[in-house]
Amino acid sequence: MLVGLLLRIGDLGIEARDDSSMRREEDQTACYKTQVGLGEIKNYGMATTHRDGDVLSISALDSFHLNRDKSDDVREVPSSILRMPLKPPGLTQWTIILITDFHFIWGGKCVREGCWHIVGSCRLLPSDPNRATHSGLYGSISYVIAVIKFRTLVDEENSPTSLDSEANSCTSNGDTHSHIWKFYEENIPSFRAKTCKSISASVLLRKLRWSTLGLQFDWSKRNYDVSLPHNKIPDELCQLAKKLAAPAMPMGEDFRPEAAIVNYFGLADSLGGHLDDMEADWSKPIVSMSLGSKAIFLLGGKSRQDLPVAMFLRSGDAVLMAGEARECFHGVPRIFTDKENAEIAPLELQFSHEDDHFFLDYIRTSRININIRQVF
Ligand SMILES: O=C(O)CCC(=O)C(=O)O
Ligand SMILES: [Fe+2]
Repeated sequence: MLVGLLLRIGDLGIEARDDSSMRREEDQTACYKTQVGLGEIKNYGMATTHRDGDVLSISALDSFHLNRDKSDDVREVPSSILRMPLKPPGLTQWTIILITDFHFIWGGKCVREGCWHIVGSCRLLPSDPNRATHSGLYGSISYVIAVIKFRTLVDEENSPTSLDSEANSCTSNGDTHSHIWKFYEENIPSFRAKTCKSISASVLLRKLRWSTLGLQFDWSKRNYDVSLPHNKIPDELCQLAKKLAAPAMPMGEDFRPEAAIVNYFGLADSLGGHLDDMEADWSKPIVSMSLGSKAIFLLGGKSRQDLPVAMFLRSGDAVLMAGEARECFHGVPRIFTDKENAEIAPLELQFSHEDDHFFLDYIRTSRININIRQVF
């Protein structure tokens, strides 16, 4: 279910409480803690319960992932998981693990590409005509990032003083707002600081919660509105999505990336269990890519009562929900934004250039998910 997706992020409390297996697992994984010791990750606390049968419970998360790149070692992997060293065409370093029609694609070695997509997700993807959280209020985020050296954004409309030439202006015409925002160096003249509403670029970026690419999704009507102005999804993203989707395409035809939603998760954000049911053709997979901080992903069944499977998603990992899995509830109850567990060290090495520090600071406590869909 697409509608309310963003409300669900960081705002699970607004949903009516239910007692389904999905909800119980969400509550458990939200409390999941890890402890590093003896070269191994152990879990403890509320989420250590083993379950009957071969459902991968939260307690199996670590062993599943510790062994995931040794394709011959299946000792600790529950039998519901079929480990396959399968490589999508053109992607030499990726391993796929299948749970029926659910593909887990390990992206551990794709650090450079990951950084590239993080920068794009912050700078390019939320820009006009793509709709994003910011569109109505502040205008295109690309402007914010482009002038990042001017650290503070000031709402000139509310300022009694006239515009001055030192600042860069940014006009935004949303449906209900018309603002002129201007960027200033860190030290705004004190007379202005008292009278203007101001916001720093990093705070502004933190307010970015979603953006939509390609065909634009109308949250109020719960459908894709083909009449809204839109660009094609950027080519690099399209090509990657096609490669990732290839193993799940019925009859080997091409996946057509027509729409995508980018979700930006900050501290304590989560995404409640849901179905993505707004696309006309469910026979096509959803390609979902994780960037930044580690998260727990829950894959449930076709009913909320089915026990979900839990797994970690780290930066660069992707999942493919195809066939039966396309109809399964799923969610992200937990992201890890603390230094020990976010597991973004490879990104830190890659983001070493001074110009990258802004993005590094952001991604240290954030996760970005890009999910790409064929709508028709
Ligand atoms: O963040 C994720 O990994 C999943 C996102 C998702 O399921 C969605 O946006 O529909
Ligand atoms: Fe989803």
